[in-house]
Amino acid sequence: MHIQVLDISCFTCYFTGKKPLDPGCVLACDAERSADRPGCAPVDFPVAVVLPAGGSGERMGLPAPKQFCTILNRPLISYTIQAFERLPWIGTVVVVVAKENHDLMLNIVQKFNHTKVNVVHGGTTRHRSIFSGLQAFCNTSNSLTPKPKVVIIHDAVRPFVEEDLLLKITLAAKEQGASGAIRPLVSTVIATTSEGYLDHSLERAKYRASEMPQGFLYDVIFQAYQRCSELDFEFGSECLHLALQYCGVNAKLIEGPPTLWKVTYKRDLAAAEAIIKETLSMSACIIAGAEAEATELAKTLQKNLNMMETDVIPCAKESNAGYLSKTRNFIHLSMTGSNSLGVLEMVKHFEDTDHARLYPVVIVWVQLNMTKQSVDSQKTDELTAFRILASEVIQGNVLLYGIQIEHTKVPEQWERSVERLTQITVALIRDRNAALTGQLLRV
Ligand SMILES: Nc1ccn([C@@H]2O[C@H](COP(=O)(O)OP(=O)(O)OP(=O)(O)O)[C@@H](O)[C@H]2O)c(=O)n1
Ligand SMILES: O=P(O)(O)OC[C@@H](O)[C@@H](O)[C@@H](O)CO
Repeated sequence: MHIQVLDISCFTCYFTGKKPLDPGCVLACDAERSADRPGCAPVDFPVAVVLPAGGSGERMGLPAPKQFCTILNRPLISYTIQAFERLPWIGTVVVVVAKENHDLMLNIVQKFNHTKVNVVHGGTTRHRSIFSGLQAFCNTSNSLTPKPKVVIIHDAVRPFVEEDLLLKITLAAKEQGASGAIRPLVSTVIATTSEGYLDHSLERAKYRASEMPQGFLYDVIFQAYQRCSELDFEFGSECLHLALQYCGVNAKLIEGPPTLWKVTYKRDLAAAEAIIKETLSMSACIIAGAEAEATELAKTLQKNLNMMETDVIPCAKESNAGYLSKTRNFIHLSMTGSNSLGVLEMVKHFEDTDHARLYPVVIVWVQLNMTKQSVDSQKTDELTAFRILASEVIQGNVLLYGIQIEHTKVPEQWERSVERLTQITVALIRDRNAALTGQLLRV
């Protein structure tokens, strides 16, 4: 059974347990996007995106604006950009940043190979930034930002957005002129008196939280921004309202999954990191090698790793490239004292395929000690060589961990050792902590 990797943007699948149509919860092929898919016609018109990212993130309370806070060494905004860039029917992604963050944003675009991005400068409020982003499409001489039929507006700090919802929002915007994602309210909305007392409460069932993404016929939203007031620019927070107020276009509302939330406070960043790590940890590939004892250990490990979708392959040769590209967690089994050729082969494959650019790849090198010699006698130079190797591969975003396990013929003891090995392996994969790389742990 092959690995199905729930890529970081596959949170609906993650939350609903739905098997992803394809890694990253993108639809499997154009046929899936075709008219015969219920509620979905092909996207045969130009679609562009505006990601407002010009805020300062005051409520996050960190030195850097929250869109540039990193998760697994990657800025939050890069996850959001990738959620759009990976879709073939999405054209230009205009990212709107504060002037002082222009170069920082260009560095992110270059480092994470965001090929669809055009960076423009924002304004003092979110509406001003969005309008600035929309104006980028007016410069017809700039082939980078051809005017779209539909434009999706999405907060840069909402990294978890699925293709399904984007398709619905886009097609509804094309038909209705405007569309927006909504979620049920969690708390009741109340009105207060000027003295700070309760005036009245709203009937929660009649209201929804307005989320992102939102979609618009480009001409509708651009005209709305051209007509709106200074008060709108200064104090408004709802693009759907502008389309209704200034263009008479009533948005189609579409309920989205729970993953649409906006990263606003520190807790949101912690939650986002936890979800990304959990999702990256749902699969693994065990490279068993040739020795019979290692193959036996691989089978027991696979059985113990029942919370993951795993594969066992004999080696990381090019012939197994299909397996290597379907997960970012690798458990490499070998005998103590063996060389690092297997690890180096994998690392080269990841470099050649850019597999570790967006997400750190984990290699847990399990060394099976069949000798009667205690591992304490491990030669210092072997430990040093391992540490040096780990410090080299981490430059390519590969996290190399080591675990030594002593073989025993006592069944209960061996079972306990392998259970312990499983627990440590899962913890290393889940946490992806760079501080533990190059360490040779012992079971
Ligand atoms: N002048 C602004 C203000 C906000 N935004 C963007 O609009 C999105 C949603 O706004 P919000 O969550 O309020 O972000 P901040 O304004 O940065 O947060 P805070 O209110 O806590 O300062 C964010 O991606 C933010 O970067 C923007 O592009 N330009
Ligand atoms: O108000 P903030 O700037 O924190 O965030 C913007 C949100 O209001 C906005 O993203 C949605 O409510 C949809 O309009």
